[in-house]
Amino acid sequence: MKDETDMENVSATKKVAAKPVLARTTTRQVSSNASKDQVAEICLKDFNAHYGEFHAIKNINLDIMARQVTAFIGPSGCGKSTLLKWINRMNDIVPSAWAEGSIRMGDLEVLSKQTDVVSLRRRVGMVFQKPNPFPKSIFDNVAFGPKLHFKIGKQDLAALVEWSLRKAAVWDEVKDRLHQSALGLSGGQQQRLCIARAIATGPEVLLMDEPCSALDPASTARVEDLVYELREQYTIVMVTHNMQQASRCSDRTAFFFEGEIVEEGETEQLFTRPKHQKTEDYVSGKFG
Ligand SMILES: Nc1ncnc2c1ncn2[C@@H]1O[C@H](COP(=O)(O)OP(=O)(O)OP(=O)(O)O)[C@@H](O)[C@H]1O
Repeated sequence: MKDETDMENVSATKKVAAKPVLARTTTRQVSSNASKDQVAEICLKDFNAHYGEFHAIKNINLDIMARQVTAFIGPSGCGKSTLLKWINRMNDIVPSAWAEGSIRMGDLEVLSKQTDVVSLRRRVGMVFQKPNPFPKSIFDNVAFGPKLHFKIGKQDLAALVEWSLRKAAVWDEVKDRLHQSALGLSGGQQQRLCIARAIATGPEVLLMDEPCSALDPASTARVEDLVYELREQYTIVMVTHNMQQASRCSDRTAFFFEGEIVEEGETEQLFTRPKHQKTEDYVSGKFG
């Protein structure tokens, strides 16, 4: 993946097409919770989320560090996906969902009514549990976002599609069938295609909701390796039920229980020296 051709494509693509795509539009903020050289990409303050009268997320204060993988772990129904879906306002489509508090990305208040949700979702991409390619060709799946968001010429678009597919470690498997349906790919290939689609618009953040839960062990290992590599360039938040996966691929972990964050910190510390009994019980498999 990191061969010379790839690097050439990256820089060529950045120069011609993706430069405006990859440009950051906000400043990052120095974290108050983590060590001083770490920078927060997203800051949640007194964040609460509800479905009608049900209080699903309670008083979250959390800094999500730039260019790190943060894992959200916790038992079923504790609010991990709900929080993820508020970060790119996916919950806007749920009529009963409402939220209070603040989610800031640099200068942008994600929850503000003035926030342009389409441009927010370009900056905060999402990869779902079940691979969900569009019923279009492999090429068109990746080209869809850039065509929607940017004025981009044919050649630059082709370079960007190739760059994204290489970055998502699926290029070699699809380069000879770019114009065939994405639905003909295996589950693992479809998931890497969905990651390529998400990165093609130059996001700063990738949200991943159990991205490996529908994949076999070999595809899971490939996606995990990919997540680990992508963090050099993207801020990644990943919901997972798999403790080994959280400890393998994340830098930081937040443990949720009944809508609250019990503990958040460096993954190694949280798994080996948790501060709370509840965290210890969960990571050691006593409940879940
Ligand atoms: N659309 C919805 N309408 C009403 N309640 C919802 C909705 N979506 C989720 N909930 C409730 O909010 C709570 C948190 O759900 P959420 O899906 O965020 O949990 P989770 O930790 O991601 O669970 P899992 O690990 O099983 O995916 C649960 O009690 C769930 O039933």
